[in-house]
Amino acid sequence: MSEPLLQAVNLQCERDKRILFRELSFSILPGTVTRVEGPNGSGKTTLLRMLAGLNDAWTGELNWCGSSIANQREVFLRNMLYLGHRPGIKPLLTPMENLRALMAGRRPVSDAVLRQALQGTGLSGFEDVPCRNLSAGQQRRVALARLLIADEPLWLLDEVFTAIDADGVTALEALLQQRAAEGGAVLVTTHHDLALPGMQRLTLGAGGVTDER
Ligand SMILES: Nc1ncnc2c1ncn2[C@@H]1O[C@H](COP(=O)(O)OP(=O)(O)OP(=O)(O)O)[C@@H](O)[C@H]1O
Repeated sequence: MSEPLLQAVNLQCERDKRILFRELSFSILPGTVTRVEGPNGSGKTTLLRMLAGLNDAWTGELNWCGSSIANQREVFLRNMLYLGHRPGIKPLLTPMENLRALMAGRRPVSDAVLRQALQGTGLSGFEDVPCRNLSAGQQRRVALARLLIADEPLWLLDEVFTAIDADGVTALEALLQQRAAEGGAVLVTTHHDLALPGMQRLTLGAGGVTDER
């Protein structure tokens, strides 16, 4: 059995004196898609932000490839891609400029590859239009184009199906499965009815956490 990419041990998170979850432990293996689920306010976004290093209000242990993330933050950040529940793109910039900015500090990518990624998310002809002139779904697709050029083994995706049409949902589901087949790992939150073959579920709830694997 392969070693977990990410391991969480006894995570606890409190917000406004309310415990969102406690004693949350799970392992994320390569080649898996895990849906983080639970009702509104159960802490799905909070958990993903914690894993992405964007929230420090928690206790417990997080390990990357068997060693504490605290001792190898840069390594972890290089190997993880986080897409938040907002598209996170700049409205005054074009899709090309946004995608270039999203790749900044990662690895050099040619404009041809960026254009191909945008075309791959259905944005042919919109590559050089300011994003403020795009629809909500098109703006989301700009952020999703980042996935088409991602080489990070761990993807943390928060509500990325929002505003995406049926064809886009099918394409995104296929992309997640392909990523897992290539040995990557995906944690995804969604209110969309996602049920991929072999998908794991990590369920947060008012009464605590149920790991259904
Ligand atoms: N910035 C914040 N400051 C204080 N508390 C917050 C903040 N953001 C969220 N919370 C609290 O944390 C709880 C969990 O929020 P979170 O966004 O993680 O839930 P969620 O499961 O992703 O919900 P949803 O399904 O509605 O997206 C909320 O009930 C809210 O009260």
